[in-house]
Amino acid sequence: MATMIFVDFKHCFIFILLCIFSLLCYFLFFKKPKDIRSFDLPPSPPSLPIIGHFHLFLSLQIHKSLKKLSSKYGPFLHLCVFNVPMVLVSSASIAYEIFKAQDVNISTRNQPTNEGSLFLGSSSFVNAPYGDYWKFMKKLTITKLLGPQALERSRAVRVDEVKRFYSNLLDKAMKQESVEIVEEAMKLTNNIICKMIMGRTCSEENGEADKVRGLVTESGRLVKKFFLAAILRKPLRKLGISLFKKELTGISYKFDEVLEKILVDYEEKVEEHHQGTDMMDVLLEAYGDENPEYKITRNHIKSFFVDLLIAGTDSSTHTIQWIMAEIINNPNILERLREEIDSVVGKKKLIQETDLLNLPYLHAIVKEGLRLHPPIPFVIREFQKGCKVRSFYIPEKTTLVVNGYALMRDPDMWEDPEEFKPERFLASSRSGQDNEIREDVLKYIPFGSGRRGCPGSNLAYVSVGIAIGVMVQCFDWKIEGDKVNMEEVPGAITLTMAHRLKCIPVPRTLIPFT
Ligand code: HEM
Repeated sequence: MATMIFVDFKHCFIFILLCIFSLLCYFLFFKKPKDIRSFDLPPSPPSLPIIGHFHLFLSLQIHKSLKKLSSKYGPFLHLCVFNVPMVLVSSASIAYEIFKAQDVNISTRNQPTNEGSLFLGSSSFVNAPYGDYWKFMKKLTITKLLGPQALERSRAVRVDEVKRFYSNLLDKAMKQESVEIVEEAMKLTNNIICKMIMGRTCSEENGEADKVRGLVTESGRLVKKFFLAAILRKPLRKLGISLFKKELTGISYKFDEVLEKILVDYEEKVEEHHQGTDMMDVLLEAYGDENPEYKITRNHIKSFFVDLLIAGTDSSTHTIQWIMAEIINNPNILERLREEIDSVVGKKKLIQETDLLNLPYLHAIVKEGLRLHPPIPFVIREFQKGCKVRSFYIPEKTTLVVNGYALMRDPDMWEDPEEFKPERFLASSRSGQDNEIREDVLKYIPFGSGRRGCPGSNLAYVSVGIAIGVMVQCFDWKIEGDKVNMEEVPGAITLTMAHRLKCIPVPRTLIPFT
């Protein structure tokens, strides 16, 4: 009798545990948010039990598979990953409506964060919710660092780096060595950003520069995997799982080591170079201020530098590589660009940043490169409040995914969308379309849009434009085989070339150094 009671009790206990577990699963994965059940949501493609549309995000080239999905089911879709609601936008007109009417509502990313980490942590600017901290830093970023006037003030800082870029290429050319474009481009963009934010480049002598570039590359690789983490963040958060925690903490620790040293060095020599103009000066002043507009911490400063190093370096570097590959594969474009540079700049002086304004074809090439190969193909945000878009209701906390890749290759918006045709961005080919409807603006979104759009777009146009300008003005480029292989890295969320572009520079004009 006693044994029977014991067995029943055991079964009962297991039964209760099962019930609790099932309930937990139901609330985590199946229960739809209240809003979703009673409103007209955008159309939804067929889904699978339990996982919903999760399988659609497992493709090796998510930007392409989501583009295909939109071609089949429409440009405005409602998806569910487990029980996490999401809308996928693949048309310029819907993106325009959302950014126009809901800009503040979608100005938070709500990406997964790793508490205390400098990289994608709670002090990050890129990850910060739309609020006082973000507004304070955005104002500083535009007025002191990345806005048009700030860029004009820091122009001299970039001149030396462009010369150094040319001299490194020339050195390789003289030795008839091949160049990995990504490597040289990374040195240029990284040095420019370091100098602009910290007043100096990282030292090549003591390995500091290599360390920072290595960390940026490592972080870039991690960011590539981040899309899934962003999509799955809510169920994972409920289960207490933090993806990539170990990697994030490791990278953050290494960044902290380098940046803390740079900060301390800077503070020690502050009297020497203090002019109050450098971004570092401005941030240290805000940090030490007893009565600041917003009280920032030391972690905010370091985290902000990590954000800028990662957001600014990797994307510009890969853009330079894609564009060079397109130029090498299209000799007519190379010739036309060269003619433009020779006629505006000449062959005796190195192209300067100030020449860029007079080189519309070069600018069109950069724009076209970003259209076909946007390094960040998605804009990911979150609707903070429920709202109506067209005749549909979007519940609060719905993730917004705008597929920029699809928008920028939309055959309804672009002629020959798969072709590399810089002419499309020249004013002369746009005549007759000047009264373009405003929503057309959002058919081109390599830098995102709205108040959370990229604040570095002006700097990116300058760095990419000048790098391409130098390479085309000063060298011919020999590659192995006839054409550069343009395959994309599979499984990556940022668009990068699967095979690094390696080529030998042959000096075309020898520009004297001044
Ligand atoms: C070719 C180069 C670049 C591309 C394609 C690019 C693209 C983007 C995109 C798509 C976003 C997200 C925008 C959105 O959510 O609407 C972004 C955000 C951001 N980018 Fe860039 N970017 C580039 C260069 C830079 C540079 C040079 C910097 C600064 C040094 C920079 C700093 C940032 C920052 C700080 C954010 C976050 C802004 C915020 O959350 O308010 N980017 N970028």
